[in-house]
Amino acid sequence: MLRTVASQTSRFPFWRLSAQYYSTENTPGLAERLGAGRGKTVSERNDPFASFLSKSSSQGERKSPRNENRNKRGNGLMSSRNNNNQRGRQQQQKPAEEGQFADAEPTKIPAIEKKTTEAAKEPKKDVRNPRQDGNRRNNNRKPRVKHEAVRAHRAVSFIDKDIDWASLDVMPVQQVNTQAAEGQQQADVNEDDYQPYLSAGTEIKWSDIVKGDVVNSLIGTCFPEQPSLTPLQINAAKKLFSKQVSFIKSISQLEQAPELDKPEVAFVGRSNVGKSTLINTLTNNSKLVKTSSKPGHTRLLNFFNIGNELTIVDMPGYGYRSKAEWGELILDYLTNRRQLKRLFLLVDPIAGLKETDKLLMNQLDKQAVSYQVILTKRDKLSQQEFDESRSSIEQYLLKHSICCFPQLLITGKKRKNNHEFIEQELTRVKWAIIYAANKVI
Ligand SMILES: Nc1nc2c(ncn2[C@@H]2O[C@H](COP(=O)(O)OP(=O)(O)OP(=O)(O)O)[C@@H](O)[C@H]2O)c(=O)[nH]1
Ligand SMILES: [Mg+2]
Repeated sequence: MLRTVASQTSRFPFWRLSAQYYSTENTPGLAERLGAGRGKTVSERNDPFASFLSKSSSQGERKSPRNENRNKRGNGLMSSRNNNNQRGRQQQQKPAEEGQFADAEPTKIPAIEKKTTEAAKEPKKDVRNPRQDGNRRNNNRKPRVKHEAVRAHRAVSFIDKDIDWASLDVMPVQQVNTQAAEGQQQADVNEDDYQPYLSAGTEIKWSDIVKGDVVNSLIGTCFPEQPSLTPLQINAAKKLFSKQVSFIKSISQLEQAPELDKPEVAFVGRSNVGKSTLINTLTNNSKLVKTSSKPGHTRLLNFFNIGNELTIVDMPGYGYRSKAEWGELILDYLTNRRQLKRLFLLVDPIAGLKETDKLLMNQLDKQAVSYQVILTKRDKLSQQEFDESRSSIEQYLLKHSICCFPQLLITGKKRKNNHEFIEQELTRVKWAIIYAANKVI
């Protein structure tokens, strides 16, 4: 994801694509944006999360990067989500439904968590009347400073971990511009084309060593050949995931999230993509999380303790049969959860990247959330179908994503003909989780 521009310039004209990345022209229709996969058309009410994301994203994009309001708003997500009216409306959504906590094994819910579930069922106060309880100010609105702190923290840890510093051949941005112009004989490259791209880099707080123009020359994505895992890495992956796994807690609001000191990774993606199944497969426990062929099954954030060393979080899916409050919860978590080390974004290669995935990626880039794409359901596609889908997803990520980790991972159900391959890919996923959690041996 972050690498030298020297080798990028010959491969990808990213200086032009960056402008496209921020372009709001040719916005696809809502049905296309919410697309529920093969041939289905979904109305807006079926995917409130998509429209929520879409709104926050387009608010962030519509303004010129040079607009002087830019600094005030920080990014689209924060400005829209800090809007008191909107937040008020969101918070008046129904309280957690009965049975929502059945996502994970009910017997494993510790007594202390039940209190929280009771609390979640309590009717919410009317946020339109902030003075209702003893004239106390309404403190539903999150302080903005918290967002900034988490974002800075992420940016720094992202830089520290994901760049192979030894391979960098840093080039000042002026030189990049010259090379770009030389590479484009028709040179319709102008200064403005760079601006959004550069802003994406400077909007977040980079560590001192990569400040200034340097950072602009570093951003890019690539998908190098996957190196084989070493025996040591394979061992570490297997060892950690054979340790005891336990359910910690389910939450419907971020305020209920457990205060843990372990590194955390989370699984996000469209409904039915296979998030919960992957957690069961990794932990070799088919009963840990309930799964279903019906989309929209997981309705809460579920936290799991892996060997007392890291936390894995299963999320509700977005897209078909999702609910607005799930979108709120997911974005709240992604924005504010300090423990989050990497997000794993699951994509079904049969459906490919949907507009909601793209909108989410856009937000992740803005929030400096390091994420890695996992292609699921490999067993359902032939080699050719899979290669085609993978290639188009890679092309999109190369052009558009900043915080995407430069290796795609693969999962699928084990069949007779793919047993060894899937086993190997699952070990890669395990290793990626360990690496992301900084449990490098
Ligand atoms: N063939 C195949 N089916 C899979 C795979 N992963 C998941 N599934 C199936 O896809 C369906 C959905 O899986 P879930 O794990 O519940 O999906 P999810 O992303 O958690 O869905 P929500 O909780 O609704 O957001 C289930 O019927 C799974 O058996 C896979 O790799 N291959
Ligand atoms: Mg699920």
